[in-house]
Amino acid sequence: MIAIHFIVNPVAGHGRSLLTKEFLLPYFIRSHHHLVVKHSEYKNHAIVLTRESITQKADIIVACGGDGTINEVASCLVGTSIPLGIIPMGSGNGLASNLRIPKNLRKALAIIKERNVTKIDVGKINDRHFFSNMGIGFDATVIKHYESSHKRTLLGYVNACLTSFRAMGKNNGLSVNINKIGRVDNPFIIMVSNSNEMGYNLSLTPKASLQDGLLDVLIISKISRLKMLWLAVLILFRRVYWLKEAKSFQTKELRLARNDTAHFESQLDGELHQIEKGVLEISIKEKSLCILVP
Ligand SMILES: Nc1ncnc2c1ncn2[C@@H]1O[C@H](COP(=O)(O)OP(=O)(O)OP(=O)(O)O)[C@@H](O)[C@H]1O
Repeated sequence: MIAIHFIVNPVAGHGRSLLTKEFLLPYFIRSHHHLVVKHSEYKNHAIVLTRESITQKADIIVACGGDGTINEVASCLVGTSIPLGIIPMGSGNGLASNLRIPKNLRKALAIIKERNVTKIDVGKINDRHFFSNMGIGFDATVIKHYESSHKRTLLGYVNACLTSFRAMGKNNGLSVNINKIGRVDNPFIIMVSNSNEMGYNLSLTPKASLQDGLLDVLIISKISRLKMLWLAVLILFRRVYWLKEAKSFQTKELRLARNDTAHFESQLDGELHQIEKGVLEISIKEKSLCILVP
């Protein structure tokens, strides 16, 4: 008997993801599969539910939601042999898109039943994990507006970009020391990616790979509003590196330290996080998450 635990975020992807056990049962074989379905009730609840499923000896734990839900579930599975399954039910679905896991429920469930496991790299930032990307600067500001708009749709994302664009002053007050690079004042964005997908098919780091043991870093120094518009065009065509102010490289670790006493505000897999420190120690844990893929 294979115990498959589904951790469902009922509000992901504007609330389309109300999967129940009754709904899922016909897709499985009763004599082979034992299904447990749990629904998260608040932010970070999926972490509690996943830890519980680990102690309940789940053979597979499936995150049903978007990148935020995957982050919560997968963070508990790093370094274990329990494979993560994904049912993409979020708005952006960046990681699922990179892994070619379809949004079609029947096809996504077929991948779980096939049990084809691969291992992917995991990004670490201080004591947290990220699977797709993390960033500070403009993208964290976008996520802040996106979350506060309560419209987790592509239109909501575009609106959040426009609001952030209008709010972006000439000086964002951020001065960061980056190992290997030195001091960067008022960066427009610093993004560290494990995956080449941010969601909605957009990418700032199109060459990133989940299995190369490296993090792809993009640093864009201060740019004018006109350049921001040009950047938006380049993002659509996945040609960010054409921007003169964009510096990109690959690394196994990165250290960002603020030159003041403030905390970092960062986005991690599309969710806003206040990092309680002025230092970000970022690294990669190679092939440390088992995941079910087509
Ligand atoms: N019952 C709940 N009520 C409110 N928030 C919840 C609940 N369950 C989970 N959450 C939170 O919802 C947030 C969004 O989840 P998720 O990222 O999976 O969906 P999404 O934003 O629609 O998808 P994507 O990140 O792919 O765009 C997460 O921060 C998660 O912790």
